[in-house]
This record gives sequence, C-alpha cells and structure tokens, in this order.
Amino acid sequence: MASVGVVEGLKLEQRHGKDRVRVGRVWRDPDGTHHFVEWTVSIALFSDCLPAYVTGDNSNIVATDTMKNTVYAKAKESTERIPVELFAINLAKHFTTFYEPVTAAFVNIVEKQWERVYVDGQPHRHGFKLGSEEHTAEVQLKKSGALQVSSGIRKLRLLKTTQSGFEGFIRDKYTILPETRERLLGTEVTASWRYVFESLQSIPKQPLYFLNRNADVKKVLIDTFFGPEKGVYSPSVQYTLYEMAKMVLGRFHEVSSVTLKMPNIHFLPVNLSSKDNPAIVKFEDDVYLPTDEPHGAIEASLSRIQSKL
Ligand SMILES: O=c1[nH]c(=O)c2[nH]c(=O)[nH]c2[nH]1
Repeated sequence: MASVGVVEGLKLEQRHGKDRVRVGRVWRDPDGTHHFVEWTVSIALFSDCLPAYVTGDNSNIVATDTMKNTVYAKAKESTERIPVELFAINLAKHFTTFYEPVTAAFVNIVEKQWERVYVDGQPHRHGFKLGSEEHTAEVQLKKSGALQVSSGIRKLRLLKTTQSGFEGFIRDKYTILPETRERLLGTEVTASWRYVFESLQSIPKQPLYFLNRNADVKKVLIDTFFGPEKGVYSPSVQYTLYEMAKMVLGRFHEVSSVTLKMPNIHFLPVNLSSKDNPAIVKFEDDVYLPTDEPHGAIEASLSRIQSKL
C-alpha cells in the first residue's frame, strides 16, 4: 500500500514510517499477578506529503521519531492488559485522527511468546520463559474509518514421525524421489488470518477477545495437522495445509480468510555403507539427517467467496 500522487508529470508512490520499535509492558493485578508482553512495532503512514519529496518542505511530515515515541506513550496509557491487535488499532486510530494530513495508517506488531512459568506445579506470579513462536497482528485503518485486522503466528515448528506420505507425483528423467506412504513430516507454520471486522465499532467489546480467539485458531491448526490420538494420514503438505485452513474458516465465522505458509522441512534418510560393510546404517524410518535448506515452499490462501446477491 502506498500514497500515490502526480508531481512534475511523474507518478510518485510513497509512504513513511518507523520499523521495529521494541517495547515491553508489564501489567500488575491487585493480587500480585503480573502480565508481560514484548512487542516489535512497525508503523507506516500514508499522507499527502509530496512537498517533502519534491521541494524539501517537511511541514506535513510526522517525524518517524515521533511515531516511535507514540508507541511508548500509548503503551504507558494502556493501563489495562490489552491484546496486541487492540494496541495496533489504538495506534492506527491515533495517527489517522490526530494528524490532519494522514490518510491511512498501517501497523504491524510481532509479539514474542513470553509464557508464564510453573514452579512446583503452580503458575508463577512474575516469572516468564520465552517460547519460540511469535504472534503477529496487522492493522490497516483509513481516515474514513475503514479497517482491516489480521492476526497470525510464525515460527510454529510442527513435526510428526509417521502418517505422512507423498505418491503419484509427476515422474520424469530428473525424478529420483521414491514414492512413499511412510515418512516424517516437519514444517514451520506461518499463519495469518483476516477478521471480518471492517470498522472500529464492529470490534468485539470483550477486552481479551483477540487473545482467546487466537489461542482457539492456533489449537485448531495444530489439532488438524496431527489429527486425533491415532493421527491422520497426510498425502502431501498441500492436502494438510488445505485441511487446516478449511477447518479454521469452518469453525470461526469472524475469520474471512486464512493464509498458510508451510515449508516442507526435510529430514533426510541416513544410509551409510562401505565396500566392506554394505549396511553400516540401513535406514528403517529411524535415523535422519535434519536439514533447513533447501526446503519445499508450500503456501496457499483460503477465503470465503463473497456472494454478489
Ligand atoms: O508434501 C509434499 N509436497 C510436495 O509438493 C513435494 N515435493 C517433494 O519433493 N516432496 C513433497 N512433499
């Protein structure tokens, strides 16, 4: 997305903002329980500030340093625990209402997974450990009030040691991959899902709505990947990805589309032999060489088709 203008007979597309503003926030409940979040906030503002590009007149520019300060000011003003999506919406609302030249704001936030620790089986009041996944929120708000909100997860590593195969694909003179109904399937899911809310008024009023809904979506994604206790057979990453996305749309009516990136992270069978010993290690679905690259790159988006009636 960019602001577009015509200057000196040329088309100029532009935006400006502040990337990767890092902030941590603690909230303290009266009973001594603390909550902690760590966010990396990126902001882009769209405004009619062409003179800054063309003549050096900065009078319509919101300084990116001010954007950074606003993140800390709004974090301070958020006196109650707030989901990352609502924080992003509050920032976008501030930029689009406070500054006359700003026509739209785009706010992207990545939240680290600081999870409460348990000591002797009890949740600790102020102790947290860092998990590997990250939660994402993306908000686009126009001055008119038109809103788009998406949430997501990234770095969600999933692996199953059976109930996966890959058969029936095109074979030609360059194909060496054997067909199989027994393989290990590993991936790192990047998911994002768009909510149907299109105005500030349509955002659910429950303060922790997004926290709870995100946990629900994540559970559906994970449960569908693995299947029930006995598992579920995956004929390809593509099939499993589609099942996961379909399940999210089927379960949550307030989600209008889902995008999933699921690289096929290869664990290569290990076979070792020498002239004297033809089977030092003979692969029997047991010993693997983990790899990161190259990996299969599989991604798709699934959305509801809007009825024109
Ligand atoms: O699930 C898979 N999908 C593919 O498209 C593919 N390609 C490949 O080499 N292995 C796999 N596995």
